Amino acid sequence: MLGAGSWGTTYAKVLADAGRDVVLWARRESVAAGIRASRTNEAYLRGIVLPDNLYATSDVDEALDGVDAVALGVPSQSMRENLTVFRDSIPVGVPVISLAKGVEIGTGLRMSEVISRVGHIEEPRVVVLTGPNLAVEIAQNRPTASVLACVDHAIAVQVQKACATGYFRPYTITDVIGAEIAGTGKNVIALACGIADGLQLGLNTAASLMTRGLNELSRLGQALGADPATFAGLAGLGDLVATCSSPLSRNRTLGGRLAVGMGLDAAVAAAGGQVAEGVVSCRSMRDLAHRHGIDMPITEAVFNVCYRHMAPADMIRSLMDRPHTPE
Ligand SMILES: NC(=O)c1ccc[n+]([C@@H]2O[C@H](COP(=O)([O-])OP(=O)(O)OC[C@H]3O[C@@H](n4cnc5c(N)ncnc54)[C@H](O)[C@@H]3O)[C@@H](O)[C@H]2O)c1
Ligand SMILES: O=P(O)(O)OC[C@H](O)CO
Repeated sequence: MLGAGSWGTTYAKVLADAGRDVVLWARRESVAAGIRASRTNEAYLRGIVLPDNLYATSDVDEALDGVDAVALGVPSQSMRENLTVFRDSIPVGVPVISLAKGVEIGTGLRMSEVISRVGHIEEPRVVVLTGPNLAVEIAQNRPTASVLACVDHAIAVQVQKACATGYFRPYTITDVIGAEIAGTGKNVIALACGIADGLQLGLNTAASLMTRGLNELSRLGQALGADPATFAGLAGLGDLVATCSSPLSRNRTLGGRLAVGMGLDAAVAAAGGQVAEGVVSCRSMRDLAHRHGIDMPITEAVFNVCYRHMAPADMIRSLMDRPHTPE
């Protein structure tokens, strides 16, 4: 498991609880040493005791030596630079599981595309892990379902068998495009829901943003070749509901901070070094939508709040004032 943030550490624990011997790579030796010494990752997952069959290191070569599978749990915009370091040590032929939810700024590439191109990993080996997976709840062994998306169904099933536990139930799909567009876009919608919550607008507003948000993500996904059914499943609706509703979501929390007048830089800093991907994804998803001629009003509005100084209340008003259309 490459990346010892909150999700990387949690998924490493899932794999270890499923009976795998796991090596967790941390960028900082202090994090790896802390895990070895205390069996906890105090920087990212305070108080969660990690299993004995999970070993932590900051040495990439040691982490990747002889492994049967690799998982990548670094933020989306750092995936490219990290892969240039990782790629020579990733064993040939093993599945590579992407935990990151994002689309690369500038190139518009989804994470599986970055992994294939920069990591020199054949597409059928790349598996996307997504779904309603708030790390802290899973680390506390609270039950969740999840999704493993891979164009090669047999590889997804291998990974499914390797990581299923009593509290972690992964399903397989072959729609990688839908899984990644849904997983990236829901963080933007969660920012919008956080803004609405910060403005104390209530559940009708939240439900409206979630439903119309899912609609615009699905439109973009279908333009890129995704299966619309993916957006009605765990990777779409499931992840959207969890992230947009939970106070544990970093994206929703950040939206709430914007709503009460905090600037973007201060709100990002208040996340304490943990990534809220929606801040970048509102830009990269908007770019992708423009490139494909898809109207994504909520994504556009969140972008305007983050980068065009639009006031949060004006953001909601701009969505309500749009021309009336059939649903
Ligand atoms: N936390 C969750 O609940 C959750 C659940 C599902 C998916 N995800 C996704 O997983 C990915 C990782 O999320 P996370 O919650 O583990 O993030 P995090 O901020 O908690 O941790 C990120 C990890 O990546 C490492 N890293 C390596 N290179 C980096 C760089 N250049 N810049 C910053 N960090 C770098 C950090 O040291 C850290 O260990 C994100 O794309 C996120 O959207 C998170
Ligand atoms: O804490 P967030 O907002 O990054 O969301 C976490 C996960 O993506 C939920 O599935």
